[in-house]
Amino acid sequence: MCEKRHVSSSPSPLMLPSRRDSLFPAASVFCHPQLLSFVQNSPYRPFTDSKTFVDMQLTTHPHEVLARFAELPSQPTPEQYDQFLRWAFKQPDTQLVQHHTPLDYTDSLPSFVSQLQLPNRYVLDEFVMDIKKRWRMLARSFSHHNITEQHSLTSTLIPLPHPFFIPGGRFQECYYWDTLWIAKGLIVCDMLQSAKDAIRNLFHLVNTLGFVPNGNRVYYLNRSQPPVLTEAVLVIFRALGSTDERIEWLEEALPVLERELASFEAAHALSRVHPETSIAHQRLDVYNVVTDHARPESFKEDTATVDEMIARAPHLSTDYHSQIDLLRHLAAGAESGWDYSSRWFCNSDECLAETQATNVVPCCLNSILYKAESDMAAFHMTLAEYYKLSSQTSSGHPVTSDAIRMHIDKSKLYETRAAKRKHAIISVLWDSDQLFGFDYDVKEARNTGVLSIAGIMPVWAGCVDDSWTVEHAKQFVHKIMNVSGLLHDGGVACTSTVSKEQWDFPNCWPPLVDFAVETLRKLAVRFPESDADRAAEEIAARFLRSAYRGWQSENVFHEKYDCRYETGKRGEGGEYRPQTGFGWTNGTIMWLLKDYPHCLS
Ligand SMILES: OC[C@H]1O[C@H](O[C@H]2O[C@H](CO)[C@@H](O)[C@H](O)[C@H]2O)[C@H](O)[C@@H](O)[C@@H]1O
Repeated sequence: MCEKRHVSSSPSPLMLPSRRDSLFPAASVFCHPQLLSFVQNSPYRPFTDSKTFVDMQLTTHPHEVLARFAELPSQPTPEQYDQFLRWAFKQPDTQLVQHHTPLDYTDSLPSFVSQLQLPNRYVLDEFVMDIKKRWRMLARSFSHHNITEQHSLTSTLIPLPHPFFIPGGRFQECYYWDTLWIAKGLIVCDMLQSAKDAIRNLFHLVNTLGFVPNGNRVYYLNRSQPPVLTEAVLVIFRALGSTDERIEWLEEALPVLERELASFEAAHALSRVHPETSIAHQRLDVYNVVTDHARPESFKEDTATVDEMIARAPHLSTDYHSQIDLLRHLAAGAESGWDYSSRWFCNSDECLAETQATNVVPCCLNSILYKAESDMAAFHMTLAEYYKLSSQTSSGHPVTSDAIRMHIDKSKLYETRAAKRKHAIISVLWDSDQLFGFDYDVKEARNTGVLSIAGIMPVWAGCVDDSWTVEHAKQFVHKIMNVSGLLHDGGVACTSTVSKEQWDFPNCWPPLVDFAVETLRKLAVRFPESDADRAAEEIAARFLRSAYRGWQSENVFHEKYDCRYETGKRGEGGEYRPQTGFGWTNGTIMWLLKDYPHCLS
């Protein structure tokens, strides 16, 4: 399957394999397609989960491992296979990344709870305290005196300068978009310093690599994840107490955000990825990964998906172009964070082998980017206004009038970019009759028709509702609550499509619950008579009660839930076993409880 053959590349990969391997030499083994195929597609199948292998460590220099691998027969005996694995690989070194107790962690109740007057408050106290304690289980730090050259030669982990939080379960590294909800939860637990540091790790990745990878593993270096760094900066900005602290934060963050948005755009702009499409002139982005290989952490799974494509269409068995195309779409689906979903299947069968993620213009991605561009315009203007008044930076350095002008110009530039994207979202992704957003299939030149909670995100971003009246707002609320089929006893489903994938019905994902609640809360501020406030509370309450009951009965938090039950039943589906922990679940629960504490009393 997938013999190497030249396939023309899409523009600007986030990182070329050659650069990856020179920065992190262990990648030359753990991302080596033939070696991965040898290990993962072997009849001896030692790893139930493909990710287990790529999270191991080398026992010796990558060159030696590759040299020994080159000497092995392609059909080794079980002994040869076993010997090679034992000689070259070992369990990850526990000295490199250690459990960590965050310095701002205390055993006291978060302040928002201690101020509450509620009947049965002990219920809330116990729940909240248990979640807060779990940050200690999810916090990790690199032991810096152990980060030697040896580690980049043997481990797939990318070192981070600050303590970080893992999602949990099989996810023992930091993830890009998970970090937003983890930071929100930390803020509510009065752990703002930890939240800032978690986000500073993402800054570090931008400063050293040029972008935020999917996670801090070398095998994630060819892709990013939903670009929520600007949103994360905004969340911290709002949590900071004084103007000076806020300005200092923006001064630190803005150059990083500029760089991240520019590199994201270079690799994902529709005009570059699909210059031939009739909507290429629109300011829109797609998830896009330049790769010729299966994902190392899901090698077996991607290989099986290509085999399934061939089984369904045997003439593709020698069509390496189509095989590589599918691998790229699968990687792009992983980049979307919605790995996987009928959103990426376009109108074909509900089957992973039909994934066309890069051919779909996502409603959520473009809403996130619109909001990032608008927030960047506001951030630059905030700095310009501050400098006009104070004539100095937060640390007392004089600011010239040229510097102030530069911030005003940048603010205008981002405003213009946001306005163009807004126009594109309204014309391509927004259905004004249905008052709902849809993804767009560039090949079929029409919307995909897949109804998902991502369809509300243009309203979350504030780019389609300028001219709304209260009637529009009411209709939108009615659509979500009564018509979409997305709201169930345990919260909102990600899509209304039933498939074998985890980002489909009936799964309810914590970050999407937060997006839904925040969208409705924003609408309620503009249209208090629209019932949006009550709807936001209803969605939050259903999710919170379900997660609470799940915790009561199993003492765990799941990565995702089954929206059909109010009992905290875990969600299923997808390519790995359901996981517990779980960073963004804990973060979302805390964030929502701050506004809806009475839901559990
Ligand atoms: O190993 C398979 C995939 O696992 C990750 O995706 C899922 O977990 C992430 C961490 O919680 C989450 O950010 C993502 O939305 C989930 O679908 C990983 O991000 C994928 O890239 C990876 O292929």
